[in-house]
Amino acid sequence: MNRNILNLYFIMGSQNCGNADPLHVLESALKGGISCFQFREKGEGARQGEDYIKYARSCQNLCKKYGVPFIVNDDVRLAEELQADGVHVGQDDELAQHVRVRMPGKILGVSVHTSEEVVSAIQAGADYIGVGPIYETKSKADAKPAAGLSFLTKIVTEYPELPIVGIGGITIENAKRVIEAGADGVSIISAISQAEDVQGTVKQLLNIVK
Ligand SMILES: Nc1nc(C(F)(F)F)ncc1COP(=O)(O)OP(=O)(O)O
Ligand SMILES: [Mg+2]
Repeated sequence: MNRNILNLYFIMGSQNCGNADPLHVLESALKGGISCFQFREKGEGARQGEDYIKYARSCQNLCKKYGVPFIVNDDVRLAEELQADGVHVGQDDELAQHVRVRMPGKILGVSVHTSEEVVSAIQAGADYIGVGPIYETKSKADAKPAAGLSFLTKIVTEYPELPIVGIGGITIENAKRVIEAGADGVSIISAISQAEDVQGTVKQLLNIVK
């Protein structure tokens, strides 16, 4: 996997967009130059059933239009059905080694919080790992406490070849520190999806992370 796709990894669900049209938010972020998109439609207000699948396809079509990888969060069946570019699973989702078998040749991301989970993710064949929450996050109700940059720095040092993206409360103000700690990129939800000027915010973030 090309590590650069992690540079500015936008994660969004319709539940993150307030009253804005989520497809308009996504297209603005794509125009701004995000390097990867994760479809994370979950929690209160998330779409269901046919509407969920239709919305996922619309997001995927937009990503195709801009040549940006379309990654599905949690829902491996949807990822298979859409032939997504990849899938992201955490410790409470389907086992990474099973997902690896179900989606050969696709991008597999795994969330990790401990060194043991990093080793398991590598053994499962993960293409990248998500480390966080770095800072306090408002986007994940069941998030673990903010871990800061120490664990990220430790993993970057121990596994320099492993693509790593930081996640959790990352904004224009603190993104640089995450890159300086050695991450290949930053994953962002609210700082982009709730920005006044989505495209402009993405461009500002790109100047910071690249
Ligand atoms: N969705 C994520 N994406 C990343 C990425 F690496 F892509 F930045 N890292 C971490 C998570 C969190 O994944 P998980 O712990 O399963 O919680 P949820 O399914 O609620 O997001
Ligand atoms: Mg998950």
